[in-house]
Amino acid sequence: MAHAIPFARMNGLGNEILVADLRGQTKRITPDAARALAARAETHFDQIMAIHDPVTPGTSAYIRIINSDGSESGACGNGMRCVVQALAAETGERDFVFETRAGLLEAREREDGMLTVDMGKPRFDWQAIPLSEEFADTRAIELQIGPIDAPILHSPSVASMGNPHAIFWVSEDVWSYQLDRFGPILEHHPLFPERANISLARVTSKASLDLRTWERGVGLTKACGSAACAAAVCAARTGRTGRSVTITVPAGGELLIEWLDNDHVLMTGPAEWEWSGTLDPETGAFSRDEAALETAS
Ligand SMILES: N[C@@H](CCC[C@H](N)C(=O)O)C(=O)O
Repeated sequence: MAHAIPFARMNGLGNEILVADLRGQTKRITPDAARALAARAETHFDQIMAIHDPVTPGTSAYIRIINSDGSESGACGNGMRCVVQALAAETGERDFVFETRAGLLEAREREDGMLTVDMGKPRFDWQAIPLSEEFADTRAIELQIGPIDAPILHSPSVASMGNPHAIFWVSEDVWSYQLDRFGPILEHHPLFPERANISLARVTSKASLDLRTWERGVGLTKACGSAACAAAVCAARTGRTGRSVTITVPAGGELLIEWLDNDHVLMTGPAEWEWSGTLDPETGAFSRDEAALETAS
């Protein structure tokens, strides 16, 4: 491969992440390369976190977030924890400030190895999400799926965590709904001009909820960090929970979400390295490091 760059295959609670290192060069991962990587079982991913040189002085890096359909997002909580773990292992540092399309965010690796990301302030105004029509109250908007007089899902809360989220509150097990069927319809609903991440949330106590997400530009995933943050703030905002919530995701793990008095949302959880290799950012051709292959065999 002529223009190979290092990358690591990682996951954040099962959310499949490729962390690609493009520091020191001007290359970008093309949408074609992203789709080619997503199409192969070995490198199938939900998001690529592309680490670029810092743009704003004082930041550690600029992170481009690329979905498996080649589109870009302003936020990815699980991917950001993977970036923190990778850079902490490389540099020995624990505290970072990153820039994404959505702005600056602080993140750190804790002494116990857990990763905390300050996901910034949620936005609830309809223009910020964005919605295509005005809603004065975004705690429950008019949107439903299923028969008009007996909807299966209805009245979601909506929020932006740097990316758009709709949270449908359900009373049954989150697995009992056909999210694979409703997810794509709702993601592309005309109410969401930039599409949306669609989640089902079941409140299990004043401090916990179960969450399942259909991700914009991806599909069903095993976890979604920004959806966990959106669900937590919407749950608190509608009086369903307090401001500190443990979220159980489909892979079975947990995220702690804390909505602080200064309006910032902290997300704490694990990340896991799987293997490393190199990839061509223009074509998506890749190879695994030999050491990783030896470990796997
Ligand atoms: N998996 C992510 C969310 C990634 C972005 C999303 N699909 C979008 O397009 O907004 C997370 O952990 O937050």
